[in-house]
Amino acid sequence: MKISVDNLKKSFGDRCIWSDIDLTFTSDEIVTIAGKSGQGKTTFLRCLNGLETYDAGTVAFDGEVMPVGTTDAKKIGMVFQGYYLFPKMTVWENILLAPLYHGIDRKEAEERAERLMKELEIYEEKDKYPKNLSGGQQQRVAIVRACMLEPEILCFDEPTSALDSETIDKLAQTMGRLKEKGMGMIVVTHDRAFAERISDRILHFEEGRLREEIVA
Ligand SMILES: Nc1ncnc2c1ncn2[C@@H]1O[C@H](COP(=O)(O)OP(=O)(O)OP(=O)(O)O)[C@@H](O)[C@H]1O
Repeated sequence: MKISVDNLKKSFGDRCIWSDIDLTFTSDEIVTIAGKSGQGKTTFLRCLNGLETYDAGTVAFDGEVMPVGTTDAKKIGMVFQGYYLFPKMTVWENILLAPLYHGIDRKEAEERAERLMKELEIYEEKDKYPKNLSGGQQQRVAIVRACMLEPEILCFDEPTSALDSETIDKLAQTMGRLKEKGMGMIVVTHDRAFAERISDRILHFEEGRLREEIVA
């Protein structure tokens, strides 16, 4: 799977956030995006996921140009910085909501949920409510939930910001396993050490442009 971004431009009102963004992402790599606060990194992920409109340019999934503000949940997914778990649903209900909504057979969805939750060591928490989980556990639930539709590329917004170093280590291992299974990732992060550890490529937003650095 390939995401091609061509000449993308985004403004809020009169203010141009970034422009002339040209690049591709593939499902066999982990790409991190760095850059100072307010450079438009989150906005960029939201544009790729159909959650935000843009002013010019195109986003294509495997050559198919996506209408602005739309997405394909089988191709791309997102783990949000605040996780956004539904507070009145158990972990299990949070995880099954999207696949059932998308018409996946319940038995198949439950099997997939169990497998992913065991892999991320969160299965024992399945009947708890999000507020009774630690930050790292909530994040793993959010990752499982985002993986349930098996997107080919998963985006993460600041995944390490609320985690201690041991949990960051586990997250890096999880990402490595997801990559081995053929999932690509686009990761916005301020954490340079984490970026260097997980990335095939590092991109920087700087003054409205996105430039690339090659990881040795
Ligand atoms: N809905 C919106 N309406 C108006 N301005 C917005 C909106 N969303 C974001 N912005 C502005 O766009 C700019 C980029 O925001 P964004 O959150 O994408 O940056 P970021 O690089 O992810 O920042 P951070 O690292 O602090 O999370 C900021 O100046 C922000 O205030």
